[in-house]
Amino acid sequence: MSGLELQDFAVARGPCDVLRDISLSVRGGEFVGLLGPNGAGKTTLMRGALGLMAHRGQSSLSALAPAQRARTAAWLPQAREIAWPVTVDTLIALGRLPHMGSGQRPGPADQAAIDSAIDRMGLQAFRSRIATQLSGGEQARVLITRALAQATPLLMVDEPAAGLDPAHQIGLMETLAAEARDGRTVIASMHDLGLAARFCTRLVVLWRGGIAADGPPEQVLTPDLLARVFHIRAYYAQTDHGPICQPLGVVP
Ligand SMILES: Nc1ncnc2c1ncn2[C@@H]1O[C@H](COP(=O)(O)OP(=O)(O)OP(=O)(O)O)[C@@H](O)[C@H]1O
Repeated sequence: MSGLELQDFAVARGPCDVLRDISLSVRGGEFVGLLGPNGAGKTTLMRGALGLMAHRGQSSLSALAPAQRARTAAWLPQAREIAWPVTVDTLIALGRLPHMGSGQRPGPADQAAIDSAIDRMGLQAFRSRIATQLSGGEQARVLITRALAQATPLLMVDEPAAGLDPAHQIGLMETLAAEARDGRTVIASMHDLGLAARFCTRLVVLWRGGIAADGPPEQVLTPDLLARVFHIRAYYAQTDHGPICQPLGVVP
């Protein structure tokens, strides 16, 4: 299974449903940008779908046994927490645990996945560094690399570009887009509409507990949706560099 199927999916937080009646089908090869204002339920959708939070309705992922789920989906949480002062290499190798037997050390296939992820994220020079001594953006890149090393058919990342400098944001989006082109499913919650428009193949906008729009960027990021959901007006154009979406101002 490389995609994600949600059917009549709903999640309550406290006394209220944050999400309700969500039906969503995402296939291998898609790079989905999950958009929505603060509090729209992006994290809730991903955590619920993964089975990290109680939900109603069906999620193809949460229905899996935990060991199989860990081999199916890698997850980058919004909070970039590194608890132990281990080396970057050691931390990234933890991404291979779902593929290894108990007490087993990484084999050649695991090492190849680790090396490939480190190359793709440009972390070669950091391999021996203590992860907790890195900057916030560097730690974020290490945790993304751990998720890539997990080499799962589905990658779910919560605001992956947050805290990265412009070059690393673009590099990360190119890496995620390449993962999708290789047939994997990538779902990324995002606030940067410019990056989402340029790199995602599909945008899903959450608003008021449901899906306000779902489709290719040019069909989703309309002036009406941007004003109604995000309370902004933006410049949007198709260019030789791909679509450009630049927020310009706030509308009431
Ligand atoms: N423990 C909780 N108890 C009650 N409500 C909660 C709890 N955690 C989150 N919420 C509420 O659930 C809603 C959805 O939160 P969620 O984190 O999924 O939003 P989000 O779209 O990811 O937002 P952001 O863009 O700010 O990260 C918010 O209104 C939030 O206040």
